[in-house]
Amino acid sequence: MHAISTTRLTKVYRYSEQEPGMKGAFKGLFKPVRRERTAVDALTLTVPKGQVIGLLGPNGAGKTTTIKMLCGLLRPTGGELEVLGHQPHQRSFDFLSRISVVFGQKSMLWWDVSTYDSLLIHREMYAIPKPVFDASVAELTERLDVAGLINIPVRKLSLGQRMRCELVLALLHGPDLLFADEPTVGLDVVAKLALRNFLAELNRDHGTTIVLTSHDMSDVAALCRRIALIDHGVIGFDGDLRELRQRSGQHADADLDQVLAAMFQGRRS
Ligand SMILES: Nc1ncnc2c1ncn2[C@@H]1O[C@H](COP(=O)(O)OP(=O)(O)OP(=O)(O)O)[C@@H](O)[C@H]1O
Repeated sequence: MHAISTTRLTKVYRYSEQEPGMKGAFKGLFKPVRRERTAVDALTLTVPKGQVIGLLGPNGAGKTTTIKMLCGLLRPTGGELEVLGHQPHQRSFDFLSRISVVFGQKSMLWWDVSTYDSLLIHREMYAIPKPVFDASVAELTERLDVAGLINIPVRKLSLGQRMRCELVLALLHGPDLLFADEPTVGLDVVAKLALRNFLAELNRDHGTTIVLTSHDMSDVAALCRRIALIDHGVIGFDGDLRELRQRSGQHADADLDQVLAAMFQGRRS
């Protein structure tokens, strides 16, 4: 059974551009210049349940747009899409209670209150029974080593502490599928390793399917047996790290960043 299945999934953003300055802003009100950008271009991908897949690509490649469509935050412009048997953009309760998303660059926690307060709101949103909630909080805070942090206002936490709290929130309702969009961005080596180990354990112990995007090749190498390279909204490679090295033409012990750079240079030339 597939966790994710897409056929020719496409997203075209439509937006208006305006000239600089007050004159441009005024003109833009009456005569907006319409533009289109194809962020995801006929992307076909299947991900079996329980797999950890890494989506890699340069800035602007279409990774976040893909993830936003897969989790129902954006409606596709074209193509077919099924995630855990659902159409994500319908955002049914069953679908939302089986997925979760963590963004390294955005916080899902309420800034001025403690993590625990955000967890209580989540408990209501997902209708989690009190004993299940208590057990989940106990397990996740222990595994992520944040038991001493969840009663502190989120704005007072360091980035690494906050990311671990973000994961407690994201996993509170026991999702089958986790989208992690650059979860280690800005973290130091120790925090990065702890987060990576946690995600590996989550997949091993709970069979959680994980879709990871990262610019950090060491994250991807440590966690993902399968790597899909996206550029200009198109998958240019889908395979494992060994195949990726071979395809890049780099020698077997080449630095992972060199491997990736070689792949993208090849696509752009
Ligand atoms: N709301 C939007 N309106 C118009 N264009 C957009 C919008 N969001 C993204 N884009 C464009 O779509 C393309 C893909 O963006 P996306 O954020 O999916 O890339 P990404 O691979 O996640 O990049 P990064 O690694 O820099 O986060 C880019 O060219 C971007 O400028």
